[in-house]
Amino acid sequence: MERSKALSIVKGQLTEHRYEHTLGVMETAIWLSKANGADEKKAEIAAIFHDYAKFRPKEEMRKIIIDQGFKQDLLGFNSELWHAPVGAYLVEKEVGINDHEILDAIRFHTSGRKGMTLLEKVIYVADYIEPGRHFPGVEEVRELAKTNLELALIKSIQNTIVFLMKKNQPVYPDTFYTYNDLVTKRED
Ligand SMILES: Nc1ncnc2c1ncn2[C@@H]1O[C@H](COP(=O)(O)OP(=O)(O)O)[C@@H](O)[C@H]1O
Ligand SMILES: [Fe+2]
Repeated sequence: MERSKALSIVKGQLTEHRYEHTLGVMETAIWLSKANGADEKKAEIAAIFHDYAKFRPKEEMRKIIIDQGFKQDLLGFNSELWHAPVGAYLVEKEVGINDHEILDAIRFHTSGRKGMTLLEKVIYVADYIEPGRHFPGVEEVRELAKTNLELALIKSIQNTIVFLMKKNQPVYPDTFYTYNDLVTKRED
């Protein structure tokens, strides 16, 4: 799909602020793809649609998770996690995108998962560091991403877990599995 068409579709789903964020994720995902040998076109489309379901009503998302048999444990955690798998589902159903690599990059952009693909890593990190993001620790991850996508991903996942824990918030366990998988595979 052409970038302009994809952007016009997603614009109707998002607030102005979230659309600006999406443009930042798109640009960042393209440069991360170039730097790491990922598929630039898939990264562009996954980035454009990653937050497609962000503003869907909670009850609509809950129903999709139940009816489609997605991981039911999601329902016991922050509903902020739901827009990722629901987005993958709706982007296929409503937009007609059926590339599984793109859909998985959308599906896992919030929680991560054990065994993330290169495209999933690109989208996760791009979402974290796009130029519109301003929070403690983001600059360190931006610096890491210039030379090492894997280390940038580990740091962003650590930050997310620590951020939630500092607020005494529950942490969806797949994010721990993602972290353990990434640090176990490393040799240094
Ligand atoms: N493992 C987790 N458990 C609970 N909440 C999480 C987890 N990982 C991320 N979140 C929360 O989900 C929210 C949405 O994350 P994300 O999709 O990455 O960003 P965005 O707000 O740009 O859509 C964030 O508030 C984040 O803190
Ligand atoms: Fe998101």
